[in-house]
Amino acid sequence: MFRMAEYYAGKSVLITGATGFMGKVLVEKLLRSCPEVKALYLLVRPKAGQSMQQRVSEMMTCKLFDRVREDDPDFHRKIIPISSELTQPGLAISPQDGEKLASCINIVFHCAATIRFDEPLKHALQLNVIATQQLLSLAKQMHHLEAFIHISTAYANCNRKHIDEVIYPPPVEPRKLIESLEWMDDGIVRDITPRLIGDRPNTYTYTKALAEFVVQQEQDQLNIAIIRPSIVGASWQEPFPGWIDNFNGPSGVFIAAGKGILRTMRANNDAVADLIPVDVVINLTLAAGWYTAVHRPKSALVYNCTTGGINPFHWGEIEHHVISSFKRNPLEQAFRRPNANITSNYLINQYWILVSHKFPAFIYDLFLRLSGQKPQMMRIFNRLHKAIGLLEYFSSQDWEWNSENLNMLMSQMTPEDRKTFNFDVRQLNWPEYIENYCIGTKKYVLNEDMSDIPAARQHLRKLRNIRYTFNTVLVVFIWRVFIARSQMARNIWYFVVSLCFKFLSYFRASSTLTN
Ligand SMILES: CCCCC/C=C\C/C=C\CCCCCCCC(=O)SCCNC(=O)CCNC(=O)[C@H](O)C(C)(C)COP(=O)(O)OP(=O)(O)OC[C@H]1O[C@@H](n2cnc3c(N)ncnc32)[C@H](O)[C@@H]1OP(=O)(O)O
Ligand SMILES: NC(=O)C1=CN([C@@H]2O[C@H](COP(=O)(O)OP(=O)(O)OC[C@H]3O[C@@H](n4cnc5c(N)ncnc54)[C@H](OP(=O)(O)O)[C@@H]3O)[C@@H](O)[C@H]2O)C=CC1
Repeated sequence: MFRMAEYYAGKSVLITGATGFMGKVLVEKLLRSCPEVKALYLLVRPKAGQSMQQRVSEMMTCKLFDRVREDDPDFHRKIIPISSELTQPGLAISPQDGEKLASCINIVFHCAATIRFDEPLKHALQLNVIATQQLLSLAKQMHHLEAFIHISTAYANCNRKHIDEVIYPPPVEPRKLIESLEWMDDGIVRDITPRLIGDRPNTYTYTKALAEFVVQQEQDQLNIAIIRPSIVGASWQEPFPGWIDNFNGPSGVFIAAGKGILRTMRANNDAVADLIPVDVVINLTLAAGWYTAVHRPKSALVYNCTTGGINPFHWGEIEHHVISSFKRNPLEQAFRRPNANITSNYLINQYWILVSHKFPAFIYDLFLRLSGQKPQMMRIFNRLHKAIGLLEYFSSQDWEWNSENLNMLMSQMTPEDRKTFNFDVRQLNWPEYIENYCIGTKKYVLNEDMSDIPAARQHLRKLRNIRYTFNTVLVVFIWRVFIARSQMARNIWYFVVSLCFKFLSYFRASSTLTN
């Protein structure tokens, strides 16, 4: 059977979204596991005062590329940045670059997208749908194109409970929507967005569904595959466990819990947490690229890239492992000791928000004000509430994804390829993965040093002592204010104490008898 690395040898690959979370892992894996790949053309825009060249050079200095750098210190010679702003006509690619791409590209991986849940519809449509259309047009001009791989999301059809590996009819004909929105000002679009997105939770999932349809339209002219990852998390194994570089999806929630800020969130303890490690998604993506190019399926194949149906893990379990992991490996300068409760009950959640979020934030801000500093905690909590409010939809319910195409793909690979491009999540040990994920957020997102862990533990002990002191003062205060002043409260108090005493005596007596 054909080996994947051999297939990629001598190939020129075009990647969009290479500066993003998944794009970077894709670039790294291609360079490391397919060392004979000819060139990687990256569509990159200048941003935040940096030219696209500077951005790519900086990206290659990232720790993620350490293993590649070890194998081949000169690896950057294979990376060719192409200036492109995907929201512009023609993707703002110069005619010379366009010609170069048309003459040499063999495989396209389209990762770029806006993944914000609160993106205005016009912008989400521009980037996720119109840019995809434009990229497909460019792909059709490529003389040696063998495969076009589009990264979608498993939640593109989250208005369904069971999701097969098919492209469902779009909620609206994309062309009609694009034409209608063209003449509307932003205010009108904002007003009608909830009606348009209907039973989807945000513009992201809505526009990703439209993009799948747009891609499908070209299946007669191009060899296409669509990858649908669920909630992409830190790497499982490659290039090293726990690599993550952003706050998206659950990562921000984990960090907020580790810092002791997030204490409550609406989620269903028993719902499947469909997390998928980023290296698994990338291995599947590369395998799909190889299979699409070599086997040329008659129509676009969709690969649901999920864990729930294969190796399920639940939000309640995630919560337990995240909290215990952050107790073992604390984050620096935690606000409180990590301890979070997830509940599907709206009222209970509101109660805990008041008691465990707003009250401590108020006290802390008061302390800051009194010591002449700027209050900040309430602002942080307001941002956190906005973010978790947008995530709750995904953590409160279950979906079932079919993964027949994924299994078929695995069966087509050689045993060596299955090892090198591993996407078999049956082998994933969740507690170990979550531990590495939490350590990864500490090391790579927050840039904290592991050698500071003893000091961070000491800080947690200090926080625990503050809590004990606070609770003791509170009990004494309640005693003084209520119990000492009311006969009825005193009677209840004596009754409760004598009941506890009786229980204790009973247990002591029965344990003496059994001994
Ligand atoms: C211990 C208990 C654990 C229990 C676990 C229970 C539940 C798990 C929770 C979630 C799981 C559901 C995940 C669903 C994912 C669906 C899968 C997808 O298809 S994909 C893509 C996922 N997309 C996202 O995750 C994007 C979401 N983010 C946004 O839409 C926006 O960032 C925003 C949340 C609306 C915030 O927008 P705002 O303009 O206010 O801020 P910025 O984006 O500019 O960011 C400001 C600042 O905050 C950091 N940030 C971003 N997101 C988060 C977050 N979720 N939590 C904490 N902090 C976050 C961001 O990096 C910026 O930082 P800085 O200023 O330093 O750059
Ligand atoms: N992260 C997740 O949990 C999941 C992601 N996905 C899908 O995976 C893909 C990659 O996601 P992820 O890596 O997490 O996303 P990121 O937000 O990390 O990366 C997005 C990429 O798109 C690029 N991009 C955005 N706007 C433009 C533009 N106007 N012109 C040029 N490039 C642009 C960004 O470039 P720049 O650096 O210049 O901003 C960046 O490289 C997306 O298609 C997403 O829908 C699917 C399921 C889950």
